Amino acid sequence: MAQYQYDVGVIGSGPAGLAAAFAAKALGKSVVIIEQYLWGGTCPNYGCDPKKILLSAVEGIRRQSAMQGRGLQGYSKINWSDLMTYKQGYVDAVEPRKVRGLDEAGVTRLYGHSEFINADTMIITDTADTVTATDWVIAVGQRPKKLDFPGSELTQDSEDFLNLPDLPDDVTFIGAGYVGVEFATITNAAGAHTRVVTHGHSALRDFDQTLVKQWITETQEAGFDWYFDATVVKIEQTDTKKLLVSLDDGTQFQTDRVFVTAGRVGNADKLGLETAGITYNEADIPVDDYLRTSNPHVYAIGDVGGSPAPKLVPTGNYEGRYVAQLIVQKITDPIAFPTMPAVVFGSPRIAQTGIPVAAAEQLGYRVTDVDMSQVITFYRYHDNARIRTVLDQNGRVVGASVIAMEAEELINYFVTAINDKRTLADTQANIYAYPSLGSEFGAFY
Ligand SMILES: Cc1cc2nc3c(=O)[nH]c(=O)nc-3n(C[C@H](O)[C@H](O)[C@H](O)COP(=O)(O)OP(=O)(O)OC[C@H]3O[C@@H](n4cnc5c(N)ncnc54)[C@H](O)[C@@H]3O)c2cc1C
Ligand SMILES: NC(=O)c1ccc[n+]([C@@H]2O[C@H](COP(=O)([O-])OP(=O)(O)OC[C@H]3O[C@@H](n4cnc5c(N)ncnc54)[C@H](O)[C@@H]3O)[C@@H](O)[C@H]2O)c1
Repeated sequence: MAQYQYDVGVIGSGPAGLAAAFAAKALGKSVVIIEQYLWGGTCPNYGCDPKKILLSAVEGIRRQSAMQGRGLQGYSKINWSDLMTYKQGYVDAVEPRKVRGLDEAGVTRLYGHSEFINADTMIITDTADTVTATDWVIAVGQRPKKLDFPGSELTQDSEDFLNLPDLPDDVTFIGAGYVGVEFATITNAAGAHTRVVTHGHSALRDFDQTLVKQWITETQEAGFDWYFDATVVKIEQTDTKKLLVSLDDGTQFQTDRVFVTAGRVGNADKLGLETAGITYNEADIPVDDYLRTSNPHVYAIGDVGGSPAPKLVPTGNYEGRYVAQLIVQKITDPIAFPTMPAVVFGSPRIAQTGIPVAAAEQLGYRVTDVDMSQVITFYRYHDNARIRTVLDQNGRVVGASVIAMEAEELINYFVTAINDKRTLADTQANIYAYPSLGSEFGAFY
């Protein structure tokens, strides 16, 4: 039963916790970081990165099919088992790399589930070691939401999906947010019959619905089966090892696997926060403009932090660095977020940043809507790209929505334009390589 004392204690080693720990250490503090599962957290182990590897095969298939009859003949097939081995090779290297990085930086690592026993001390429940810190940074992230209905124990979650050993013939996702549509994109391209059951009559509710509509049409053409305005109310195992799924509207179908992709809940409920005088809710821990919880020496950042920023990796990185600088009093201002991009890695992708198109009219802003499909960079892959840009009264770019195969790259040009307060004409201040996404961005209006 050891007792430790540090300047800064960080709970959770995902992108947010690591950013805070490295930054606080570099700024001269003694730092301890506690992790209960995989070093590196969700993103590199069972989130963004493994998903993006699976999507690499999808990109290959997508480009091939776009070129059929346009000079390319014949299709490749995704070999699921090889793809999973490739993905696992990346994931297996994550933990040793994170551990080495922390050790080299001189950040103390402790392993195990931790909970507050008073306002400034945590206990690691497995070892009963206690850790006291002057300032605590909570970065424990979120976990997949579970649904409760008869047979819900037969469902699986996003981590199960990213470790799926074999590709089933028929797969169902409950929920059409980021996770559901990205995973459905993967199973569809890999050759599984793919179904998505979701509340509401559309998908990706926070994205530009004009582009989402175009995207849904493309997925229907690719073979997705959509069940809108619906939810699953029962799942039964059949004699043939299939799952019989019943929806609330009476529809029934048989499938091999059902994944719940219906959102995420915060890990704040397992931290003994009541003991430390910290309030929380199902999603996250409310914070003020300095990312302080209701206990001023305890900060909450990343997915479990209640700041208004989207729950994405760049947010955790940014908030982690901010909190470290605040703790050493290198900065004293409240946090201010630059414009942030959000990308759904479907096929094609949808991305957006800044003021959403839906809010433009109310604010008196102008929206340009440009079909880019005939422009060389998009035409060559038969990519039905479209860019919708929001301009303020001075003609400055304040928002953009994009659908394109490489939307995640294209949107970054808009991020820069917005942060630099540029008008569309100002975008020609830079000369980009031609032909490329950059040159199309600089010339599209
Ligand atoms: C399938 C999927 C795909 C995603 N794709 C993207 C993407 O493409 N781009 C993007 O920007 N974001 C993506 N995200 C979101 C991204 O993964 C998160 O925003 C990010 O990981 C949040 O970082 P974090 O540090 O706040 O939390 P996490 O990465 O979740 O890390 C929290 C850590 O805290 C640990 N922990 C929890 N409780 C305790 C405790 N009591 N004691 C000790 N340790 C504890 C956990 O084990 C975990 O390691 C994706 C998420 C998922 C699920
Ligand atoms: N590309 C990325 O950046 C990326 C990728 C994956 C995840 N993420 C992060 O993970 C978070 C969680 O993503 P998510 O897709 O799990 O959640 P989400 O909140 O984005 O979407 C949940 C979906 O499930 C539906 N739903 C909820 N309950 C349902 C029910 N009982 N029956 C049917 N449908 C139901 C909702 O209507 C919605 O469509 C995101 O908000 C984001 O922060 C980001």
